[in-house]
Order: sequence, then C-alpha cells, then structure tokens
Amino acid sequence: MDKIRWGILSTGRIAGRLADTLRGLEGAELWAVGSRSLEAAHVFGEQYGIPRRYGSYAELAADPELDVIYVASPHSHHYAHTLLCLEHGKHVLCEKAFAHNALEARRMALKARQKGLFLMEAMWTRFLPHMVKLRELLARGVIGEVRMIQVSMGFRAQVGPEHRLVNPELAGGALLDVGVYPLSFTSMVWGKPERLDSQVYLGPTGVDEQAVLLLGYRDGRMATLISSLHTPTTVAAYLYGTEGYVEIPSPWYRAKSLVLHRNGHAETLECPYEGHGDQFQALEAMNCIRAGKLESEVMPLSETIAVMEVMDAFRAQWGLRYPGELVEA
Ligand SMILES: NC(=O)C1=CN([C@@H]2O[C@H](COP(=O)(O)OP(=O)(O)OC[C@H]3O[C@@H](n4cnc5c(N)ncnc54)[C@H](OP(=O)(O)O)[C@@H]3O)[C@@H](O)[C@H]2O)C=CC1
Ligand SMILES: O=C1CO[C@H](CO)[C@@H](O)[C@@H]1O
Repeated sequence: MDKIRWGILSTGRIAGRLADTLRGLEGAELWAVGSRSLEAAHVFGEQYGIPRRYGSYAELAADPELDVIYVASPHSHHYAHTLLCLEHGKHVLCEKAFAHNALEARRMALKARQKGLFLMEAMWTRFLPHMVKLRELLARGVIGEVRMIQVSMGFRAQVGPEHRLVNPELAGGALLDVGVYPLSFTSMVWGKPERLDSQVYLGPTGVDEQAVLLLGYRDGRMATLISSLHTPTTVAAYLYGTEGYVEIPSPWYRAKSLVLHRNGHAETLECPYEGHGDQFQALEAMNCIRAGKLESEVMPLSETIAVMEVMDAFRAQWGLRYPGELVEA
C-alpha cells in the first residue's frame, strides 16, 4: 500500500499535536483537515502543511482519497463523529474517552465491524516503549504476583464553566478526561474489576472534579486510583508484587523509564523515545490497516468497552448523567 492518508477531525489542541507528529511520520501522509469553520481549517492547514481543508466534518468524511480519520473532538461528540467517518468508509482512530458511555462504544464497534473498517481508541500511552517493557517484565514475573496497583493523574484546570473539561454538555469531568488513563492502565494489567467503590467531589457544573476509585479483583488484588481536575497530584504509577515493585516515574503515562525495586535495590530501566509519543499509536493504526485488521490487539475494542462500562458504573454511583448520552430505548 502507498502512504496512508490521514484526515484530522477538529482543529483543537490535541489535533495539532498529532498533526505535528504525522507530518514527519514515515508511511503517513497528512492529507486533510475538517473543522466546523473553514477559516479554522485553513489556519490549521497552513500551520501543518495540510493540502485539503474543509469547513465541515461531513465534507472531510466524504473525501474519497482519505484512508483514516483521527477524531479529536470533545468526548460528547466522539460517537456521532466516529459514525460519520465509518459511514463514509473511513478507518478511525478516536480520542479518549471513547464515548459518553459503553452503549455508544458498543455501537461504534459494531458499525466498524459491519463496515469492515479499523477502529481504535487513541489510548496512546499503551504503545509507548515503557509500556511495552512493562508488559514484558510482568509476563516474566520479575516482581512475582502483582497484588496492588496505585496510579494517580491529577492537575488543576483553571477553566470557565463552558470549557470541555467541566462542561457536562461536552461530557466533562475528571473521570472521562484523566481517570480513563489509570483505569485503562489497570485494565491492561488485570482486565475488568469485580468490585468498585469510590469517593467523589462534584463541582459547580455538576461533573466530577476529583475522585478516588477503588477497584477490587479476585484473590484480594486491588487498585487505588486518583483522578482530578481540581488538585495537582503526582502523576505516578506503582505496581506492587510479591517479590518487588515497579515504579513508573511522574508523569507515568508518558515516562521514559521504569524503576524496578527488588531486594532493597532500585534499578532504572531507560525506555527512551523521541517526539510527542503519539507516533506509536499512529504506527499501530497504520500497521493494522495495512494488514487488514479491524482492531488492535494491544488496544482491542472489547477492552475499550469494558473500561467504558466501569466508568458508567462509577458515574451511576455518583448520579452523574450527561445531557447528550445515548440511552437504551
Ligand atoms: N492524548 C492526549 O494526550 C490528549 C487527548 N485529549 C483528548 O482529545 C479530545 C479533544 O481535546 P482537546 O484537543 O484538548 O480539546 P480542544 O477543546 O482543544 O479542541 C476540541 C476541538 O473539537 C472541535 N469541536 C467539535 N464540536 C465542538 C464543540 N461542541 N465544542 C467545542 N469544540 C468542538 C473543535 O474543533 P473545530 O472548531 O475545528 O471544529 C475544537 O477545537 C478529547 O477527547 C480529549 O480527552 C486531549 C488532550 C490530550
Ligand atoms: O489526555 C489528556 C492528557 O492530559 C491532559 C492534562 O495534562 C488532559 O487534559 C488530557 O485530556
């Protein structure tokens, strides 16, 4: 296959980051951008050297020469925008959190399967070298049996009530924005939890501004996760095993090393990479598309859906519903 042609849906902050990555990535061609505003598409197109610029997402999705679209709109719109792209025969890499809820995620996965198209949640951290190394270490049992996991991800968002981070119309809240990372991380190690408990602070707009999440697994394994848009926290991860522990230094989700603690000694394992780090997920998407795979084995849709189910359960504990979320008829 020739170069894979990418389209970028939206001109926001993270859209700019992947555009910057894609323009230098082997095998990729940054082909088009779509925005709600043609002017914004032109500005973005100029900035990143993108030849085709559209003033609507529908026109972007309909471009017959595009292969894959990166959906980088707010959480509230991932469902509709992903379906739009799939309906037009485009493969999709969709930002986290994948949707409002698991029902939407299941429908997105079903549509991709029906259309024979690739779809993946852009859980980019999973593809970074330190995560590949971590999976290797755990598979070799270097810290014995992992019994406890502790992960935090919190920062102070100084934004107004309309901002996507706290606006319920845009599916704001710490859980979907940052909590999804520790949940997906724990899922990568152990799969879906059996028991859930939590403490939450709902802010003035009604969304979760911070929470402590407790996950219970079979045989007494447990995880404690922190997610916050209210309080800056360390952004570190620890996996405690029966024979030692692994520390992923702050910020754990894009770290360039791991620290292995065993027998009173700490060994730093370097896991370097260049660039923003989102190139690995783009390479995974392109490799899958070239191989005719509909999903990634590293970030499968079943797991994205399972994590959404866990987030649904936490929101149910908190009585937090989003105005636009799909509900069973
Ligand atoms: N992987 C990562 O590290 C990160 C991932 N993210 C994820 O990326 C997504 C976007 O986040 P981010 O880039 O920070 O968000 P921004 O607010 O910076 O950008 C969102 C873009 O979505 C488009 N959009 C479509 N509909 C709406 C709407 N109703 N209101 C506002 N914007 C709309 C706009 O583009 P336009 O005007 O061109 O149509 C806007 O620029 C989220 O899912 C977020 O969780 C965010 C940050 C980091
Ligand atoms: O995915 C993300 C990574 O971290 C950011 C904070 O620094 C979040 O706001 C964002 O959505």
